[in-house]
Amino acid sequence: MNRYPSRPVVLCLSGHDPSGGAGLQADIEALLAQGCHAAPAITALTVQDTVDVRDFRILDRAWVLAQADAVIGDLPVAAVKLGMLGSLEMVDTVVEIMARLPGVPLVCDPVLRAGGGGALGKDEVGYAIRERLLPLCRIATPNLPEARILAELPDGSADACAEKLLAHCEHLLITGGHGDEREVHNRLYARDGSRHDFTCARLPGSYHGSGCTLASTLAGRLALGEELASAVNSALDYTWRTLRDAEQPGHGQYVPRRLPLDFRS
Ligand SMILES: Nc1ncnc2c1ncn2[C@@H]1O[C@H](COP(=O)(O)OP(=O)(O)O)[C@@H](O)[C@H]1O
Ligand SMILES: Cc1ncc(COP(=O)(O)O)c(N)n1
Repeated sequence: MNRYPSRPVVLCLSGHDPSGGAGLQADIEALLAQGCHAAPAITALTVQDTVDVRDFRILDRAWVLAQADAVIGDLPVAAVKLGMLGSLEMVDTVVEIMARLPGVPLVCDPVLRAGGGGALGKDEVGYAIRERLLPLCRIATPNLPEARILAELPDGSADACAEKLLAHCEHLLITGGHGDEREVHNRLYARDGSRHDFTCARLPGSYHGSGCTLASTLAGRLALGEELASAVNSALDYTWRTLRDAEQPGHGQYVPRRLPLDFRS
């Protein structure tokens, strides 16, 4: 029998989106496309479609710990990706989980809103992520509106938000999907003062699951051993292609088409 070598495992602690555009399904699809194995542990259930969020329920701490322990006890976790956490208790639960994974790179997408604007967590969850999780992260990937909430600078520029948030984390990618300029500006900041700007053409329309696709691809690239700035570049490039080829399966936002790059024409 032909046995394949195991792919790097990425533990995903994210919410479930039944429309399949964002959340854990985005993580699974994006990681599969990178040649990684997703271990999806559910933090929250949501009721949402491609238009917006109607409701959500955060899982009990014990259930999330039990899921993470089952994965950690069995599989060699090479990176962790955080999506929707939804509550202060879930932030503490993730801190507890990360204590069991010393040295494993953590990518945090501080999810507070869905693409349609509906809340997926209160601002206090963002402040708790800033205080307790950003210090544990290899990189956090807020969009500019999320960075403004985390930095408590409602009208702050990306640079001003980064200056404040780099007191809490080592690397920060402030994404620019929410602007209205012709180009999307994604800015990678490091605490050592280095900075990379990644600019891409803005595609028409709005997308459900773009941030999830980006953060999980980035976690996968780190799990594969890619160096950080290169991993960010690869993740942005992959995400852009999934948006370029996006589908509109419902009545709302476009959903990224997360195929492996080899399968494209
Ligand atoms: N309209 C767009 N055109 C091109 N790229 C986009 C567009 N919207 C999002 N992206 C890409 O997807 C990434 C994540 O999207 P963004 O909207 O910033 O985050 P989120 O989905 O978390 O709100 C961006 O960094 C950007 O590279
Ligand atoms: C369960 C869940 N997690 C995250 C998002 C954010 O999605 P986006 O990638 O569009 O910011 C979402 N809509 N639902």
